[in-house]
Amino acid sequence: MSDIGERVRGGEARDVLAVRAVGVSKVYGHGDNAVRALDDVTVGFASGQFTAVMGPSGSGKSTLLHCLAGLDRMTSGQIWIADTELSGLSDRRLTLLRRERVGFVFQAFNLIPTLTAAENVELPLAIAGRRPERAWYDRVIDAVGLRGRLGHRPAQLSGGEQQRVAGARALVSRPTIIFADEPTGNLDSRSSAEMLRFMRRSVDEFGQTIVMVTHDPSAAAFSDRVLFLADGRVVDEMADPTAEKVLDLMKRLGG
Ligand SMILES: Nc1ncnc2c1ncn2[C@@H]1O[C@H](COP(=O)(O)OP(=O)(O)OP(=O)(O)O)[C@@H](O)[C@H]1O
Repeated sequence: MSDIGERVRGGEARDVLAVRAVGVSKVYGHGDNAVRALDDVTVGFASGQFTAVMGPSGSGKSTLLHCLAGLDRMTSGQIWIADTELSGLSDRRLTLLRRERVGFVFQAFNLIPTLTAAENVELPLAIAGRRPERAWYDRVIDAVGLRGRLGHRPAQLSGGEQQRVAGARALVSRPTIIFADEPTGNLDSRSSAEMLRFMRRSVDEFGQTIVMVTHDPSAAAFSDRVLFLADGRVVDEMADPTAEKVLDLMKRLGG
């Protein structure tokens, strides 16, 4: 078992890990058509850390993110978000947990076109019957650099601005963890850099925990740690990545 396996399984892990997965497998389909998208994955995500998940197409990155976030059910294993274990939850409890604890940023920005930027940011809280805490809301809006755009609808915003609205929407409810699935995949390099700086800042200044799937070594370089997946398994990890080191490891892993 790896060090991380021991740490994740150990009791003290609960205090430092925002989210942990132990022995998680996910099989799609049955019989001859079965695909083992995740194969006995044990991994932990420390509070206040920014993790990038990389690996070749089909290696299981999105499946891992969806299982960790409670968007998809694992076939076997256990996942904890803070101290709540997901596999035992009903669909309703899982939905509530996601609403309370998890933020999402997707490649397609997933904003509501008829709502303003401000209304989009406040929507998850409104659904949960909560109001934004004003001082925190102001800090998030300033961090994301959208103060002058709050009354605009998504169609009146650039792709980069729309994604930062999505980032603010994820952050404003102070979730235990934010999952970002290729958040810069639809952005030009300047907007990507702005989004990544915003994510970095939310980790450094607000202590946010973020897990981001990316194919881009220069995006991964904004993280604290990179996990490498292949064939549904975690095959390597790197602390304090640079784009060059990530690219080197990708070449060595044959990704
Ligand atoms: N709903 C599904 N039904 C059947 N097979 C699926 C489903 N979703 C994913 N898979 C399969 O599971 C494996 C892992 O897919 P996943 O999307 O997690 O990979 P990925 O690393 O995110 O890939 P990409 O980089 O191309 O997005 C692949 O073989 C994929 O075809």
